[in-house]
Amino acid sequence: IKVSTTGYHILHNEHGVDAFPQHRYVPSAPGFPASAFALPLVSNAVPTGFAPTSPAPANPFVTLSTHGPYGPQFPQPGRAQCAVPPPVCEKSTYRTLDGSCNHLERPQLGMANTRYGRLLSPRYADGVSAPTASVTGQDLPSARLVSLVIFGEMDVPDPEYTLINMQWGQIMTHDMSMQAGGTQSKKHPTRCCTDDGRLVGLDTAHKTCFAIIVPDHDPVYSQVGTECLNFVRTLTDLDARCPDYRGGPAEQLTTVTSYMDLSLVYGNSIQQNSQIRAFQGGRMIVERRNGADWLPASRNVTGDCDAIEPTEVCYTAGDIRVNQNPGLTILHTILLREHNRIAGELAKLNPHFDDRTLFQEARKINIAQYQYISYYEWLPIFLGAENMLKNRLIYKVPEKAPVNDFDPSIDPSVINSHATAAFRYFHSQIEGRLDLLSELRSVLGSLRLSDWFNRPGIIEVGDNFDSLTRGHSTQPEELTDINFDREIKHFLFRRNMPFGSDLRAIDIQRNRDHGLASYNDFRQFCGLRRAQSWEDYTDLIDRAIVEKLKTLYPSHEDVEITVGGSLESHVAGALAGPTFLCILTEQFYRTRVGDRFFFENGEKYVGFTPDQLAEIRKASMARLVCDNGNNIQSMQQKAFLLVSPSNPVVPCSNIPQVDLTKWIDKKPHYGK
Ligand code: HEM
Ligand SMILES: [Ca+2]
Repeated sequence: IKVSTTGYHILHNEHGVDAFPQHRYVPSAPGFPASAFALPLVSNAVPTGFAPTSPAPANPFVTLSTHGPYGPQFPQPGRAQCAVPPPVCEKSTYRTLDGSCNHLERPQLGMANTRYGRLLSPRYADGVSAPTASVTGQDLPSARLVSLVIFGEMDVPDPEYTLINMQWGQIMTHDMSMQAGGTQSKKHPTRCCTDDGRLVGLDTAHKTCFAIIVPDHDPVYSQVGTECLNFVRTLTDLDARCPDYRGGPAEQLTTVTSYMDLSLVYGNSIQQNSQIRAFQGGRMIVERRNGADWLPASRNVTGDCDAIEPTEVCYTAGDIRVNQNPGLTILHTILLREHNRIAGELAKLNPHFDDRTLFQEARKINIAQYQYISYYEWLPIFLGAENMLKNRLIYKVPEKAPVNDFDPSIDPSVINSHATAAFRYFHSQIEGRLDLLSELRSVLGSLRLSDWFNRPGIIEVGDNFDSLTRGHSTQPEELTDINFDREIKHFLFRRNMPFGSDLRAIDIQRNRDHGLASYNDFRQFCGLRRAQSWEDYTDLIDRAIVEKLKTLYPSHEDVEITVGGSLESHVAGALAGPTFLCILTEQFYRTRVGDRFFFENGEKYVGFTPDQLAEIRKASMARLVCDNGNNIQSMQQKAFLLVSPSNPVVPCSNIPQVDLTKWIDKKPHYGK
C-alpha cells in the first residue's frame, strides 16, 4: 500500500491491477474528513476475457470433495462453480434469474457463482490463500477466545426497533450473498472436529478445514469437553479453477446473485426457478394446508432440515438457507405469498396476460416493493437517512419521478468486507426468545431459538404463523452493540445437543479465512486516522476494550475488521461506527446504481410508468404482513419500529395499499 500525492492509497485489487477503489462515502458525523470522499468510484471487477498468466494450482476441492476423512460425503450445496455468462445479451424488460446481462457489456457482473468484490487487497499469510496470520509471526488468539473476551452476551432489548427489523436484514443478506462450499446451517459434511468435539489431526483433516480451537477453561464448552468447533473454508476461484483465475491472491466465490432481486424467492438460475414455479397463472408453487399456502415441501427432509418428528415439514425455496430459523422461513413465506397475490390480481386485471407475462410482471413488482422497503424504510434505520441522502442512496423526489442513476462503471458485486464483516455486525440484533402473540398483542408463549434451528415446521402448528409474525413485529430486537445472544453464541445449531457453535467466533474465523484487510487498513481506507499504536484506537473504541484487545493480539495491526468495526461507537443517527458505516454505505450505493433494473430507474424498457412508480412507493413492511399473514387483522404503520403512541397498532385497512389497477393493460415489452 502506497500513499499517493493526493493522499489516497493506491492499492492492488485482487487481480493485481492498480486501481483506486475509493468510495464516494461522505461521513455524516462531525469531525470526519468529508472531503476525502467526493471521488468517483472505480470498479474493481474482474476484467473479462483475459487469459491466465500461470497454470492454475491443483484444486483441493475437486480432488477431495467427494471423500472426506470419514469416507464419502454428501454432495455439497453451493458447490463451487465459476459462472459462465451468455455470449450475447438480449435486451429484455425483465431481469434474468442468474443476474447475467444486467450489465450489458459485462454480462458476468453480479451473477451467481462469481467472486466477491474487494475494497482492499487481501492479507493472506502466504499472499495467495492461507488464512491471515499475525504481523508479528506469533499466533493470533483463538476466534472463540476473542468472542468470549471482547464480546458480551447480555440481553439488552432495543428501545426503538422490532425483531422483524433484524429478520428483514437476514433476508437482504441472503439475497445478496452466500459463500461457496458451505451448508451454513446444516451439519457440514466436512468434519474438522470429531463428533465429540476433538480436533481431527492435521494429517487426516480435509484441506478446507480451519477448525476453531476452543481455549482451555472455556466457561461453556469445557463443561462437555469440546475443544474444537467445526469450520470449513469458503471456496475460491483458485479452488474451483475458474478459467479466468490468473494467479495471485485467491478470491472467495458467492453462489447467489449480488443484486437485490429476490433471488432467494425465485432461485439463482432457470433450472432452480423451474422447480419452484407453477407455470400457471404466473404463480410460484405453493402447497395448501389448513386453508393457507405454504412453501413447497422439500423432498429431502433429512438432507435439508434437522426435523425430529417424522411428520415435520421442511421447505424448498430459491435459497437453501430457507429453513435456518422460524423468522426467516416466515418472511420467505410472506414474500412468496406476495408474488402469488400480485400474480392473481394482475390476472384479474389483465385476462389476456399469459403465464410468462404474469410471472415476470408479478416478479418485477414484488422485487420493486422489496427494494423500496429496503432502501426507504429499512436502510435509513441502519445507515441514517441523512447519510443516505448525502451519499445518493435515496432521493427526495416527487412521487412519480424516476431516478435515473444507473452507472455502468459501478461494479454491483457484493464486497467481501461487507458480507464477511460489516453486515454481520447485525448478528448482534438477534433475539434468542421468539414471542407468540395474539391479535391483541398479548403473549401466548415463546420459543427458544436453538430448539428450532432448521426445524421450520413449527410455523405451521396451530396459529403459530400469525402469532410468531405478530411477535416479530412487536417484540424488540436486541440492541445493536457488542452483545450477541447466548442462543447464537453457545447454542448455534445445537440440534439436540446441550451446546452448539458460536456465531461470533465463526464470523471472526471467516474474516481470517477470507484474508480481509485489517481494521486499521479499513480505518485508513475510510478516511479515519491510521492507528500507530493501541492508544490511537481509543478515539472510537472504549479504552477498557482496547486494554482487553491488547491482552489478546500480538500487535494493534492484527485486529480484524470484524472485531474492530464492531467495537466503534456508533455514528449519530446510524447503527454502526464510522468504519462499518463507510463499508455499508459503499455497498448499498453500488447495489443501487450498479443495478440497471433498480426500481426507480425510469428507462423506457426496464422502468415503471410514473403512475406505477408512485404506487410502488406506497409499499411497506406493515402492508406485506397484513396481506400475507394467515389472518392478521392489525399492524402498526411502521413495522420496523416498536408500537408506541405515535406508532399505534391499527386495523390493516388503515395501511396504504399498492393499487395494481395502474398495471391494467400496460402491455409489457417482450424480451427473452
Ligand atoms: C437468527 C438469525 C440469524 C442466524 C441464525 C444467522 C446465522 C448465520 C450463519 C450460520 C452464517 C454463516 C457463517 C459462516 O459460516 O461464516 C451467517 C452469515 C451471514 N449473516 Fe447471518 N444469521 C442471522 C441473521 C443475520 C442478520 C440479521 C444479518 C444482517 C442484517 C446477517 C448477516 C449475515 C451475513 C452478511 C452473512 C454472510 C453471508 C455470505 O456472504 O455468505 N445474518 N449468518
Ligand atoms: Ca440476489
